[in-house]
Amino acid sequence: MNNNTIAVIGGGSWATANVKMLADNSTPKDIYWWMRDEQAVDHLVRFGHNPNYLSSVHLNVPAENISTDIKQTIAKAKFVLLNVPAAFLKDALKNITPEDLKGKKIVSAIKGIVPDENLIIGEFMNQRYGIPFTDLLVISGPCHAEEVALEKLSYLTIASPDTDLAARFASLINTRYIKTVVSDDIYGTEYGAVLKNVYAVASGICHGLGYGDNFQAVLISNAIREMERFVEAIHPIERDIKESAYLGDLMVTAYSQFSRNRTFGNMIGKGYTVTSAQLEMNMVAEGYYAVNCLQQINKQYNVFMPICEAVYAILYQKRSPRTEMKLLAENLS
Ligand SMILES: NC(=O)c1ccc[n+]([C@@H]2O[C@H](COP(=O)([O-])OP(=O)(O)OC[C@H]3O[C@@H](n4cnc5c(N)ncnc54)[C@H](O)[C@@H]3O)[C@@H](O)[C@H]2O)c1
Ligand SMILES: O=P(O)(O)OC[C@H](O)CO
Repeated sequence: MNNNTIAVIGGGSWATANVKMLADNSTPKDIYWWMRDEQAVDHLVRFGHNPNYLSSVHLNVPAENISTDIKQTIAKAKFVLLNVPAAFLKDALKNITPEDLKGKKIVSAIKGIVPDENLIIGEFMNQRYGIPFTDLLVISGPCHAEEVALEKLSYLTIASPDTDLAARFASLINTRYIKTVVSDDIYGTEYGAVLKNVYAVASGICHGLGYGDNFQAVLISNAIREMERFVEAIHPIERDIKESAYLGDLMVTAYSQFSRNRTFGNMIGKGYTVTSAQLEMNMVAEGYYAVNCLQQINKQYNVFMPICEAVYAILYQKRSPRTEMKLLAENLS
């Protein structure tokens, strides 16, 4: 099998953006693409673009490489790039066995926690499928699929305990508009990405409630300190929380018009219920699922996390967004 063979798993905006980066990168490679939606596959094969996400992007993938058969798609590739929201990962992989993934390099582009298991993707793939940590990679950083579609200059962090492997994968997605940074902090990179989604929900709630830029800046300043406390408790290594994979990702998601999590939070702040906000979006706000998992995980660590707790109280305990944010504001500095 050619070493530069990649199976992209997922049919949403980020999977579509990842396919574009891989296809635009000049290193020869074979891209295989799995998505569950048969109509989307038919449309892609006929017209060369995803009808549901980033539909203006032409995707240069041979028709025979796009499939709804996940087992076959994975069998053909050395790298398996996971890109379905964490809440649906178990379902997407339900027919996949550890044998199917033996010897593969697993790249997670997911920024979420597997519900019920309360595991980040790397841990889940290690525990459920026996993937060694040295075969795990994470793609993260401040990067919205919508800006990839527009070829706006963006930076991605590729993290793996095997930094040579991370560099090798980075060489498959670098383009004129994508720069890459290599890191060995797989835990911090994954947890940082999960947490920033929750902070973006908080940012959206505050915006929906009418708080201004001054307060948002204080919220985000407190959010990065909360993130630092948590990742330090989970995986204490030397890291600079101001790097793009942590602070950069938090900022893009908390301030951007493209952010799913901020949009979701904004609706909650404006008075939508969780269900109605979710129905309104054709996209998934990972922060909604993640805050519930984080609440469970933090029982073990007892980190002071007032922002996560406020978001949890609003989304899962039906507390008033206005009251919770007022209480939170008293805890910020
Ligand atoms: N969109 C981005 O800019 C971006 C950037 C970096 C990372 N990510 C991460 O990529 C992952 C995928 O998110 P996305 O933004 O591509 O998603 P999206 O919101 O664009 O699309 C939703 C995806 O969820 C799938 N889905 C919805 N309901 C489902 C169900 N019941 N069962 C199975 N699948 C279902 C859809 O098919 C689609 O693939 C997330 O972890 C996200 O945090 C996204
Ligand atoms: O900003 P969101 O909520 O759409 O999340 C997308 C990415 O994680 C941004 O890097």
